[in-house]
Amino acid sequence: MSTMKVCVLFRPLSPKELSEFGDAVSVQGINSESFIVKDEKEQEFDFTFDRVFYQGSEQADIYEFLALPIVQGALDAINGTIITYGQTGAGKTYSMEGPSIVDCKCKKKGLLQRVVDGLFEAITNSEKPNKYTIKLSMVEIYMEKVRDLFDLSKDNIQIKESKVHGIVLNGATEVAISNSAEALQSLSVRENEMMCFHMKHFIHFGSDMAVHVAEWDS
Ligand SMILES: Nc1ncnc2c1ncn2[C@@H]1O[C@H](COP(=O)(O)OP(=O)(O)OP(=O)(O)O)[C@@H](O)[C@H]1O
Repeated sequence: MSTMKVCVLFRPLSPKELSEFGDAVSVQGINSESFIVKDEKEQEFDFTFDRVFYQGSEQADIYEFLALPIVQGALDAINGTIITYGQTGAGKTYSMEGPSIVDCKCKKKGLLQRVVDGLFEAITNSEKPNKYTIKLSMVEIYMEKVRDLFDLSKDNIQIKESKVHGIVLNGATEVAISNSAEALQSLSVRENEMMCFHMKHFIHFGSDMAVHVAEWDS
């Protein structure tokens, strides 16, 4: 089985897009893995992914398919990463955070909140909850340098590969967190320190149960 899953999400068209291109957007779903796009010359292109999330898909379904296996793997010290990728306005922030990191209605919660909740829930339900600690790092890759958003004096963190821990952010601040609310509050405050406006996002689970949340400019 592949260790990587690639999914695509169609977000709803904005009112502006609907009025400008509504009729010209031609996507025909085949099934939950494939769809056809027709261009302006009526030429058809078909695409296949591990899963296609069509317009109206629930954030919960995306979490369950994409992120839950990674959360469960993290308890067995399996590294995992979730990346959103797309052009500006594609829906990366919404997919990761929903309308807001904190203070967000349950149904619209993004992957970030669900992953943090999922980790704490999985630990609580595990046989030895005391053997785990969750640490949070948050960095931004800006102008090809990695900045530590918990300690802005660290503005050139080196990315290293260790045999034991895999990819590590050498010297990045790690903050121990004890519950979801604390983690999300911390993430939402640190987000204000970011310098770039156009970002892609990833969440990385290290084998030491660190959750690294990083963003970089496109
Ligand atoms: N699944 C969705 N359901 C409803 N609205 C969505 C969805 N995804 C995105 N949107 C809306 O589309 C707009 C653009 O989304 P978003 O800000 O997440 O894009 P982005 O890829 O992060 O853009 P940028 O790279 O410019 O930061 C926002 O108004 C957001 O609320």
